[in-house]
Amino acid sequence: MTKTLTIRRPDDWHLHLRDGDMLRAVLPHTSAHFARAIIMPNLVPPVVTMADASAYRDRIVAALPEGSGFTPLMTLYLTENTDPADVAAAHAAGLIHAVKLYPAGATTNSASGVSNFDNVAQTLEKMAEIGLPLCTHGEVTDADVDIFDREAVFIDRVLDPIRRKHPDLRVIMEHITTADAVDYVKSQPQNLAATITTHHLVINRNHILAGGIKPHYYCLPVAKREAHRLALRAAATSGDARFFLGTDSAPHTDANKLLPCGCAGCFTATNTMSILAEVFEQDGALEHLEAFTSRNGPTYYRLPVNEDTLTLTRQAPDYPTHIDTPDGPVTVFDPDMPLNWSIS
Ligand SMILES: NC(=O)N[C@@H](CC(=O)O)C(=O)O
Ligand SMILES: [Zn+2]
Ligand SMILES: [Zn+2]
Repeated sequence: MTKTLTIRRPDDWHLHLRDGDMLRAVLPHTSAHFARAIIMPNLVPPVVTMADASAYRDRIVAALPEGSGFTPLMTLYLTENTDPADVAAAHAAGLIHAVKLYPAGATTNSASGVSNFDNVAQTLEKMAEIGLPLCTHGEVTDADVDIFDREAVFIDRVLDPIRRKHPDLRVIMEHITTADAVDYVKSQPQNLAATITTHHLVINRNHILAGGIKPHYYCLPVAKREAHRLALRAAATSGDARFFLGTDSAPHTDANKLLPCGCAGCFTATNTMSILAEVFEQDGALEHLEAFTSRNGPTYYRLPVNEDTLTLTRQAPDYPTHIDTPDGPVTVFDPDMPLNWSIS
């Protein structure tokens, strides 16, 4: 008999859906497997106000496949002009579930992000008061800091000072890539959690740079050396409630990836659950897959877990190498290993 695994339906706590044609092309890949997702606000222009988030949510819902029960969980993009009262109103209305901090210039569409962290102190104070989480893209942007060190330096220079200034602020370090981040999360007894992507559990920096440059493995924060990947794997597969899935599935067309200055981001929405089952099985931790994908996230976000389930079957999955969009093909993340779990 074919082996199966049934878990509570997963959620994705960090997802890029973009807008327009791209939104319509990628959304069904997430809504097929996931009940909810935290929707990243880095559109052009970004989602900065309650009105922006409400309009974006309506566009996402309108793009859902017929009969889908998927719920987008909206976020606001923090700028130095963010109005704390608007954030509080969007939270009170049940519209937003987090605010996203992008250091200006750190990643895709982060130009409107924060340069002077003192200028967002009032918003952070309000968020601490109302219990609204802050999601961080945790990298400094200083030209003199090596790109492989930018996450660790962010913890020391930016994140830890913010958390000392606002001890009640609930923070989620997004898409962590280092043992330093794992250790920092573990060292903090409260108000701190982290998301881990599918791809950072699978690739290290050799995948990007050894044997020819592979733009489809380039994302931010950039994958680090093997010891860091192993630390992420240990954290994700441990069942520790402070670590949960945020795929950071970030579609860019091949034309925009395969350039002299190509975009950062891996598109993993299509095969994430198959890859994660493989990873957890390899590490002898299939019993913790549900915690990582379906329980730890809602617990930290103070939302109910999904009652619905997802069943995985132990047989090789069939997934496309790329998806077609009106803007051009988007390559699906290649885990560079055979996969043995498909979604029933
Ligand atoms: N992760 C990425 O490499 N890219 C993301 C932005 C982000 O999450 O930093 C994107 O929007 O394309
Ligand atoms: Zn990011
Ligand atoms: Zn992202």
